Amino acid sequence: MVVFSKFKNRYSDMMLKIGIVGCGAIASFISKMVVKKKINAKIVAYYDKNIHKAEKLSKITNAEVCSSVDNLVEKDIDLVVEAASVKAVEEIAIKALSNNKDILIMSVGAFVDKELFLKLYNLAKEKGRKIYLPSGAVAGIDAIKSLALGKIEEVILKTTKPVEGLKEALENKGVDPNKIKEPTVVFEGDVFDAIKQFPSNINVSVMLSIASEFPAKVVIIADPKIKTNNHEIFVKSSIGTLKVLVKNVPCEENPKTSALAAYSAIRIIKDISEPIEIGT
Ligand SMILES: NC(=O)C1=CN([C@@H]2O[C@H](COP(=O)(O)OP(=O)(O)OC[C@H]3O[C@@H](n4cnc5c(N)ncnc54)[C@H](O)[C@@H]3O)[C@@H](O)[C@H]2O)C=CC1
Ligand SMILES: O=C([O-])CC(=O)C(=O)O
Repeated sequence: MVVFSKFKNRYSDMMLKIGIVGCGAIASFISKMVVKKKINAKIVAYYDKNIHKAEKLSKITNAEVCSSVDNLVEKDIDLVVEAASVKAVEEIAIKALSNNKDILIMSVGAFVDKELFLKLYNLAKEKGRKIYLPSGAVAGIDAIKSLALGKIEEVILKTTKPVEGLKEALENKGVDPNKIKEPTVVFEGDVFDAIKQFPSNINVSVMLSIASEFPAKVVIIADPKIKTNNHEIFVKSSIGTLKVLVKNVPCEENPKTSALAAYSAIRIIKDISEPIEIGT
């Protein structure tokens, strides 16, 4: 709504300084939105274990390329964005929070480890910093958080992705993706095994479990015919039931990742720097 966006812009005067760790598909989306001035933020620094990826984004935003996570968290930054991998979360988050930075975590799958969750929770509390977990590639997190205030009885996630997006994880499981000629269930189990076997594909299952405070049942289907990453969510609770389906366009740079995931990070960054919060 034009009138409303004008109203909001009058108040959005806080320029958020960002450092990004992991310069792949999501970082690339964020960088382009910053350059287009769609969000009131400035990217100050990048770090990627592959320096060429950081250099590529630095050409777009002129941000500094750092030599390590330590180097990045020492910069004048308000928010560190983790867009690297589940394995990388612990180091990045601890260093960011210890250096008094807020952190936005994309690889939410790391929080399947309860000890890590508590460690970061306590560190953020001690330092007076925030950990932001975007809804990522799914919808309905707002309502699910509210449903969790009642009694949750069941949480199910059915994810269907093109075979291409699941290729790496399938190969790691010893499954030949080229042999999949029709929709095939490639995983059925709990959230803990799901993220272990598909660490770059099913962060959303951990997000759902955190939001609902209930371990999700997960089904993953590889479909050679579809073009979108589909996530169907079912939550049953004493407050009501919820069914949500999203059909996401995958990122060109990384077909495992849905564009919605990147936009959800961008949306959080935008919300942080504005005085009004919309939704739950
Ligand atoms: N929460 C959600 O809904 C979603 C989460 N994700 C997760 O977000 C993360 C980023 O996604 P994309 O940008 O699509 O990945 P990507 O694979 O396109 O880029 C990741 C980048 O991080 C770098 N990297 C990996 N480990 C690193 C480390 N330890 N230190 C520094 N750099 C490191 C890689 O070199 C690569 O350039 C992934 O973990 C992905 O699984 C992706 C989609 C949805
Ligand atoms: O982007 C998606 O559709 C979901 C995804 O990769 C993840 O949750 O890790």
